[in-house]
Amino acid sequence: MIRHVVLDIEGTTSSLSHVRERLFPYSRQRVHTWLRRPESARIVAELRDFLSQPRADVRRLGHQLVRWIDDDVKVPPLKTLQGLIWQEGFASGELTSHVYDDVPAALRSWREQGLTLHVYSSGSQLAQRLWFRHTQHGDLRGLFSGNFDTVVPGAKTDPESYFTIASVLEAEPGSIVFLSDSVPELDAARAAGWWTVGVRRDGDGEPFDGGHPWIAALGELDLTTDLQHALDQRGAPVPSS
Ligand SMILES: CSCCC(=O)C(=O)COP(=O)(O)O
Ligand SMILES: [Mg+2]
Repeated sequence: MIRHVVLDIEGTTSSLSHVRERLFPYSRQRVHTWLRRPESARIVAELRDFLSQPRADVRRLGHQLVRWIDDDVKVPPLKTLQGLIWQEGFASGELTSHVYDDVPAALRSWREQGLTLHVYSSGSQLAQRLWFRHTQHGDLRGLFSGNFDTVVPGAKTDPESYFTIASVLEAEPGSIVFLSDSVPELDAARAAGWWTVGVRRDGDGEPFDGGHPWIAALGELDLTTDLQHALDQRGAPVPSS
């Protein structure tokens, strides 16, 4: 029986293009200045460590960050820095978030059924909280019981991350369902014994398969009946270890 829902953000609860066309450029324009701020010292150290370049100068690190933003590479120090940069954008009103219209009702209904909701996104936990605070549907943070990112528990494509989340939730892997637009992420969750549902929003390209059931909006998912039935047809998930 499913007791926990874990949700991706970009491409799942929220518009992929809003993230890529508004948030990413906002951080891209500001990374060079931000790296020179005193509060970025720890991120600079993490970047040098990540790149195994202990003496890399800040200008070079800035160029690397811009390349990662352009290629949408989910590197933890970049994601941490983006969260700090976006914090200013949300505070000034220059940035807003986006949550699809079907999402608040679906989340509320799952909560009313007694399920717990968590976010697992490559955006930092700070970025996630800002995101759900500033939606066009109001502040949705109260619907979630917690947040996970690429720092804790780690990469979304690593099954180990999903084992870690299950242990933090003190839940059986088979009691958790993960919703994401990314097949490698869904594969990793399934390898850890979770249920998986792919989300493919209109305009985000052709649906994939990868052996996962797919939906176009969260309202399509009835976690008490439909999903359980659809997933039962697929067979029970098999933990990889
Ligand atoms: C609102 S969090 C910022 C989005 C972001 O930086 C990102 O990389 C989204 O990745 P996701 O794992 O949610 O697809
Ligand atoms: Mg995503």
